[in-house]
Amino acid sequence: MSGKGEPLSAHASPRRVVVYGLGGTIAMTSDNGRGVVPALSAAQLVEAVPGWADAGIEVEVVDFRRLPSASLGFDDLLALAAEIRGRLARGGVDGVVVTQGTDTLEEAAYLLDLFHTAAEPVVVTGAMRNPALAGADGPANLLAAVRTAAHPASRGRGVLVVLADQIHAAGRVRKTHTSGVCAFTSPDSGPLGLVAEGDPWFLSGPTVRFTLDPAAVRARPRVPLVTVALGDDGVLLHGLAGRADGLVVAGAGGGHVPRDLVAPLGELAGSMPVVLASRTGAGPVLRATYAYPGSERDLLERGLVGAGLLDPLKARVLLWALLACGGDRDAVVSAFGRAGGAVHG
Ligand SMILES: NC(=O)C[C@H](N)C(=O)O
Repeated sequence: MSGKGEPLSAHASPRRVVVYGLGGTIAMTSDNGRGVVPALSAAQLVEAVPGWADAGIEVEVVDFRRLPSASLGFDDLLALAAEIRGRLARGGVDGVVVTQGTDTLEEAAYLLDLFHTAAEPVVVTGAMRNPALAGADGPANLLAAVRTAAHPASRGRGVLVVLADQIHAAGRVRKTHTSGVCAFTSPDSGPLGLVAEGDPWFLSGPTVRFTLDPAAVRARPRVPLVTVALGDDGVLLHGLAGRADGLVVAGAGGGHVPRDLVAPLGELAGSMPVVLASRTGAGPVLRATYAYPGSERDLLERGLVGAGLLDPLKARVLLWALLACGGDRDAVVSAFGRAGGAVHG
């Protein structure tokens, strides 16, 4: 049974996986002793991995971008999503791997997930240690990602994130450490599974996902993310009306803001969708516990939309995608009701 770590060798081979390289630490080399920059091609990353011979997988490579992930943009990722759709439609591919920088991997993977409707898995990976360091994790992560993408048990699960032999859902994973090799965690759900002896072992069935029609994308909205802080006077909110198409607020605790921010946020919510998330790092935005000015209840009554379990970065990606597809406030409310609470059914 394919969900229980069944060896890939038990399935018809060779399997075929396409690897798209976007850059990041996994592809970095030294720049004259001044630190590392993304310079390696996707083909070089694949060549550096020991163990292909045992994997029984044919790998096709596409050098898509060579950027640090903080410099990737929505257009890069929409272009990648279109390229992946086109390649899968041509057939003969069992799965796709994307290698990229880890800094924005949690956002990129979720954006790809929102527009990925095919059954073939897309597995996003990267590295925390560059190839020149002792114990570089890139080759192991790439091999685990390719083997996960090739495996039939990964079908129908949307976009997965594989690092440090853990498999995460794109809608739940976060980068929670600046430097450690176990930097990726899914604080609310835990990982979906793990990779052992080269094969994926899933701990649960396919997750319930929220997807959008990529053909509907017609705009490039501007969606800032504002994190509130102690003593915040709301200076970042001034002048946003007319300059932004939507806003995500990362509130304190269960979704709370200083009382001085209540009026400006309520006003903004009258002219654009304003989504309320939590800056804590785990747990849902509350809905009904507190009633003071600036509480979640107060803000939701003033028209803000709760992000549910989506963290601020993912809430921003979802809001961006909805507005890019021409969604109105009702579409935003409905989508956050589903995506914010239903990734795991
Ligand atoms: N580990 C990494 O990949 C970090 C790198 N700065 C990037 O995101 O491109």
